[in-house]
Amino acid sequence: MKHFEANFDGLVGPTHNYAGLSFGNVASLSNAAQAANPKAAAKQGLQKAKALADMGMVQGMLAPQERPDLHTLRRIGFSGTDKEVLQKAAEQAPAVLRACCSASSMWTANAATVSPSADTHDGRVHFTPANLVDKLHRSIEPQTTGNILKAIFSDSRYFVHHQHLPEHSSFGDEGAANHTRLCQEYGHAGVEVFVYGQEATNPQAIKPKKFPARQTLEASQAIARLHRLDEDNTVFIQQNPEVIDQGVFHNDVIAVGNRNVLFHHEQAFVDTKTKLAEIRAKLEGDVHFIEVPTAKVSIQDAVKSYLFNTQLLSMSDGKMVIIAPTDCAENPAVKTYLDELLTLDTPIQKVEYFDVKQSMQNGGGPACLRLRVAMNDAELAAINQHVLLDDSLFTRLNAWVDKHYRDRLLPADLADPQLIIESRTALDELTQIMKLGSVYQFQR
Ligand SMILES: NCCC[C@H](NC(=O)CCC(=O)O)C(=O)O
Repeated sequence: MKHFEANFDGLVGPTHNYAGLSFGNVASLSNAAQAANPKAAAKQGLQKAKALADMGMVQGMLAPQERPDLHTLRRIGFSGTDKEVLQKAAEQAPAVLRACCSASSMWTANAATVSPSADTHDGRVHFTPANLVDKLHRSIEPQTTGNILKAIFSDSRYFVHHQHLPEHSSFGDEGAANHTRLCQEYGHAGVEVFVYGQEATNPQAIKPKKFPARQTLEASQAIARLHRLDEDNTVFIQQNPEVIDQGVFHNDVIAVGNRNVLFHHEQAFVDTKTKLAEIRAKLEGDVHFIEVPTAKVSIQDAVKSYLFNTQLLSMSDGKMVIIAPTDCAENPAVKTYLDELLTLDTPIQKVEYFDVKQSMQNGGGPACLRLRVAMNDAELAAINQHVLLDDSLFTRLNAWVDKHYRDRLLPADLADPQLIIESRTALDELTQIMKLGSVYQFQR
C-alpha cells in the first residue's frame, strides 16, 4: 500500500476582490479597495496546482462557494427579488454586503482540520470544517465547506465528517492553518501539532493585545477529541502573542512542517524549547527543527514575503522542495536566507517560486491555498476522481475561468446584480465538471 500527501487547492471564485475584511491580516488591510483581477487570481492558483501535479504530487481542487451569499442577506432581513436584496444591502449595510461577497473560501488551509487514518483510533480519515467565527465573511463558509468535502470524500468506510465546532469565540477554529502533522512516513502514526492563539476560558492566560487570536486551545482540544487522537500523538503549542500582534494571524504564516521537518521562525511559539522537546519525544526517530533566527529574517520580512506560508513537499527521491511565492525571491533578506538554506545539510534541497500575487494581496500564500490530506491508495481510489487535477481538468478549468470570470473587480462592483447571475452560472457548470451534485443553496 502506498501512502502520500495529497493537496486540495481552493479554486478562486468569481467574486475575488480586496475588501479589507481581515483585521490583523496586514495584506488584507493594506490592499483594501484596490482593483482585483478574479480571472488572473484563478489562473495563478491553477498554474501552481498544475505544476505540483506535474511534479508527481496528488493534486485535487476544491470548488469555491456561492457568492454573493444572498441566503445570509435574507437571513438578516433583506427581502424581495435577488436584485432587490443586493441593492438594499448595498445601501443599508455595505460592509455586510462586502462580507457576503468574499471569495475567501479559496484559502482551503482554513477549510477544515484533517487527521489521516494512520493517526486516528478508528483508522478512518477525519474532517472537521473550521467555524472561522472570528471574521464575519469567513463565518459563513463552514456549511458549504462540509457539503463540498462530503461530495468528494463520500465513502464512509474511509472518511468521517464532523460538524464544525460551536459558533462562539471560545471555540474559534481556523482549520489546518493552525495544525501540522509530523511523521516519519505518511502511513505511520504521526504527531499532530495544534498551534493556538489563546486559551479562551482562562482570563489569566497570555494573549495578543492588538490583533485577535483566531484559534483557541479549546477548539484545538475539541478537534483532537473528535478525531480520536491520543495524547501521545498530539502536542498543543501556544503561538507567540507578540507575533500575532505583528500580523501573524495564523500559525502557517510563521511555521510549516512536513514529515519529520518543522521549519519555523525563532519567535513563532511560546515555550519553544519544552514544546519542541515534547515533539521529539513523541515522534520517534530523526526530527529536524529548522529554526530561522530574527537576525536573518525579521517578523516583518516573514509577514511580507510569506517565507513560512510555503508548501514543504517530499519529492519522489525523498528530498524536500519548498513551494514559495515570488514575493520571497523579491525580498533580499528572505532570498539570501533561502539560498543559504539550500547549502545546508537539511532535507530541504530545492525552492520553486510561484506568482500567486492576487491571493497574496489578501494575505494568502501557497500554503493558504491548499488543504493537505495524507492518504493511501485505497482511500484515494474511494474519492470523487473528477476533482483530481490532470491535463484534461486543467484545460477545462482554464476554459471555464476564461468563459465566466471578470478581469477587474472593485468592492463597488459587488452591488451589481449581474454578478449573481455570472457567479451562479459559473458554479452550476463547475459542479457538473467536478461531478459534485447540488452543493450550493441556489441548487437546492
Ligand atoms: N490563510 C489565509 C487567509 C487569508 C484571509 N484573507 C481574507 O479573508 C481577506 C479578504 C478581504 O479582505 O477581502 C483571512 O484573513 O482569513
